[in-house]
Amino acid sequence: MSEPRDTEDFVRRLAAASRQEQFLTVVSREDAQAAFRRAVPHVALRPETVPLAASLGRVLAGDVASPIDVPPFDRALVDGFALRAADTEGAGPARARRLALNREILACGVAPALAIEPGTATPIATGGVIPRGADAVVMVEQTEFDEGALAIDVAAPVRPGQFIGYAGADMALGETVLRKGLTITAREIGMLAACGIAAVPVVRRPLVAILSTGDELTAPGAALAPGAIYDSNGAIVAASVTENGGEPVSFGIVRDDEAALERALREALAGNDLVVLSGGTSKGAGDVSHRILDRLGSPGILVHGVALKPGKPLCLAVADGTPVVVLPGFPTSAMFTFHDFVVPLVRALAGLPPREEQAVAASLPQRVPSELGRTEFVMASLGRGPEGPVALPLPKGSGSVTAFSQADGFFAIPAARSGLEAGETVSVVRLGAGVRAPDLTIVGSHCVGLDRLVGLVAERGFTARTVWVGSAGGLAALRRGECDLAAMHLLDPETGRYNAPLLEPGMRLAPGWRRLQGVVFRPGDGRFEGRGAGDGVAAALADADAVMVNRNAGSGTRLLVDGLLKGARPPGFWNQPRSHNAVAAAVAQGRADWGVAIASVAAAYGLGFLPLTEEHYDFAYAAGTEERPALAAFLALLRASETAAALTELGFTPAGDAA
Ligand SMILES: Nc1nc2c(c(=O)[nH]1)N[C@H]1C(S)=C(S)[C@@H](COP(=O)(O)OP(=O)(O)OC[C@H]3O[C@@H](n4cnc5c(N)ncnc54)[C@H](O)[C@@H]3O)O[C@H]1N2
Ligand code: MOO
Repeated sequence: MSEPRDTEDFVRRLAAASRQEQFLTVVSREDAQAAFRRAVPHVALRPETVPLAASLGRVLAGDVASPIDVPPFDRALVDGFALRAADTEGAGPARARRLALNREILACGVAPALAIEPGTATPIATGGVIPRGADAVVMVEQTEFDEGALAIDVAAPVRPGQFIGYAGADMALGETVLRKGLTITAREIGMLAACGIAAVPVVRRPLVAILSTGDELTAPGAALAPGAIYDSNGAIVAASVTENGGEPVSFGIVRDDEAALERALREALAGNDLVVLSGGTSKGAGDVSHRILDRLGSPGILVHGVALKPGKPLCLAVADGTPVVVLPGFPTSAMFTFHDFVVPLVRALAGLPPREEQAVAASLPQRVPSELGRTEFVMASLGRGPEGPVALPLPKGSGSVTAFSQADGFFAIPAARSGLEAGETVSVVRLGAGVRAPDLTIVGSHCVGLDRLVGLVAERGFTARTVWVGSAGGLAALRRGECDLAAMHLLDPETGRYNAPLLEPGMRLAPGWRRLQGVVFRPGDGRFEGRGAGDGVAAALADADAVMVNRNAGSGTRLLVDGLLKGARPPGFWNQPRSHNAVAAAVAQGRADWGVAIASVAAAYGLGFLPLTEEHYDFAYAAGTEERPALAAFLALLRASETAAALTELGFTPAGDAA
């Protein structure tokens, strides 16, 4: 922001700009953040006092000074005798000094009545109060007790101050021992208890009302109706609120109904410090949330539309002092904007310092295109390249839940650029503190058999990262040195053999397993039931009502489909999803009548299956890397009988078995 402006005026102008068009008007991310910060004070809420036992995890609202000395008095650090060090001067094995014992025992908690006069000592326990006159303690095992004389002999000189813990040595009266803003852990609770503090001033936790909007949403735990999806935003937003010092107040799922949503919003506004809802903020007919916001209180909508990707439809509003944030419905967009706009506010209200951002410089293995005019944030996983870390952009979009959850971090592409070039260095901001580079990175084609194998590798103590970009993508990543293993099933059209002929110099192949590919159909479909794959497809091609589901060009499965179609383009040909599961789902849901997928997926969806061919799913790696511990463990497991049994159970044929 260039010049200081009147807050209200600024906010009004932005709001007016946002409303200028029929739909959202986009402002820059920086302007949106500035507007939000001006309209909503980012300061800690009022303190409240909680009992010590309830203070765990809370943020201290003020400095704490010790109200007492800890320890509160000079005390003995050993079991022995309190004495005057001067009385032992010159003592030695041949010249023990005799000290008469006072008729008092200074057990813990006993206030001394007798002073130590020269030539005397008093028995004292560890933790006992040092009596007047004493300036040292000698350990019992370094003395000889003369019972008859009620005296001890000390055969070595005692240093003044020896074995005395002085009052206030741990915490002095008035000393600031804990500072404002600190999050109270078990250790701080110990210190507070030692000072005698039973009630602690902490920042009140911001109450964050959370609503998910959408007719398609279903709470986890309930059955999914056709077209419905589970509400993941509600859960992840609530957990993130807790992670950042707030207290989530869940309002659950609200239908796309203006009156119902307005009612829920008014209720949410009533008792909470902040309201976060997700969904219904873009241009759809059911997208009603932003329309209600101007009615709820002043000044209403501040920003609707930010030049940000993901997160363009973000809507920021204030209703009579309470901020309302509408996150885009897409899970990655929702989490990204939540971290960018809401987390700073929740932390500030909770009295927490801004999140510490850890960035890692990494190079880009490939060009990453971007839309000019929007700051684009790309979720990435970090890999090990030949010259240091590489940032692998995750191939999933805003609609994916896993893109945000599995990313190690994200990097930005400035609004003024239409992309970043391969080889450029980006700064990857890490998400989550515990992220570290995995021991093993596997890139390529997905298989549930590999999921099982990775589980076995993890049991051996190695962490693995998997990135599904398809067989050819895996091979390219291996060529660039970005992964340890490329998971692949590529048929070489020239030789008719899988994988091996496609390796490049310096690559080795570890045989994996074979997967049965076949035509999938709904059980009972007379066009397929009881026939061979070729005959079934011929019957389908002869039926103008039969709809197929294809696969993406470049996939191994697509080659099989092409072989079956022999140039035909039946209905459904242009539906070209990228996975076996998508093919099976289309057939199971009746959106298509047939497609090609692997047997294990067909079985999972309860589909009929006409076998076509067995494809080889293998692993390529760079020659010379097989001794790396994680890779060695993987390769050994690949040959283990335990793995073979697990693969067989899943419906695969381990490479060692005869075809
Ligand atoms: N014509 C246009 N369409 C869209 C635009 C646009 O500019 N013009 N923007 C796109 C962008 S960018 C995003 S991001 C999304 C966000 O839209 P909404 O905020 O209105 O979200 P919905 O339409 O309600 O849902 C989008 C998507 O996310 C799923 N969803 C919603 N809530 C949840 C939840 N709580 N948990 C899990 N998933 C959720 C929902 O089912 C949809 O699939 O709009 C684009 N469209
Ligand atoms: O902003 Mo949307 O979040 O680009 O996907």
